[in-house]
Amino acid sequence: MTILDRIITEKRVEVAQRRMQVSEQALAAYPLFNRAVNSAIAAIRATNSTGVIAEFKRKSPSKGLINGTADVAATTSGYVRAGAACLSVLTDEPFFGGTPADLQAARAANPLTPILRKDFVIDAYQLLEAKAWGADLVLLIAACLSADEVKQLSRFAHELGLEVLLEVHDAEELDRTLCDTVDLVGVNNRNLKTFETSVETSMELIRQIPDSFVRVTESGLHDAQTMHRLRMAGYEAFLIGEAFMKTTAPELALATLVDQLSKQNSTITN
Ligand SMILES: O=P(O)(O)OC[C@@H](O)[C@@H](O)c1c[nH]c2ccccc12
Repeated sequence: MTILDRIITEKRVEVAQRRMQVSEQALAAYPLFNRAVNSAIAAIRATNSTGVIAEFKRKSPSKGLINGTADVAATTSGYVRAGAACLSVLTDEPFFGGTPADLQAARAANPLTPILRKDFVIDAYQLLEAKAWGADLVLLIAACLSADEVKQLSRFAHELGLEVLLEVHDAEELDRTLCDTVDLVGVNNRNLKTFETSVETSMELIRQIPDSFVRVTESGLHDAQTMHRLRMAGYEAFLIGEAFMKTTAPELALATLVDQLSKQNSTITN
């Protein structure tokens, strides 16, 4: 059984339990449920956007504990000050140490920034939760969904006004699941079976993703030179967690990277 299989098996139990505790009607009555969402597409494509989607992640199955002390409101608002175009907040507790309260705190601290609910979405109920807790954008992972599920979940997300990031790791997943009801396509550089990351995964897949989608490169990113190379290849956004979270001042790590990125850009164009 792969780690992804284990996560999904537990997730089904978790979602069933939560559905019994909080009805769909109750979620729809949350104060944030009817708000206007912040568009991640618009934020990423804005002039002067860094394209960085900065992630709040305490731990992961591949790295174990990354940061056990960071405060979610302080860290995410620091990310925004340092130039993050969007935020990503893990809400999976057993494997990533995230909570719904993390997402809600990030929302309250950053009213104008698009926020991704980072979790393993397998059920429409989780999209209602995402909206109620304050997310603007949801992740659908091709490796754990059928083409039909991607279509149905992304349609429902759109009905709720949420944008959709479809995550793929190889050409098979891309061919099988890409549809016009997703907005962003993320290539995960991390192989979820071996946990190894290679940016060549992103370099290889870019040609097969139409540029009508916002193309995102995910995981294992930490240096401006590599990011510049990925940007030149067509990536508009970079999903980065560990490189920031493993430091004592995640927002400073992002500010430094943004500074190096701007130097990369000017070195090449001059
Ligand atoms: O911490 P990293 O290597 O910068 O990676 C961030 C993000 O891409 C990673 O957390 C991630 C990508 N896809 C996921 C799916 C579920 C949980 C986590 C992830």
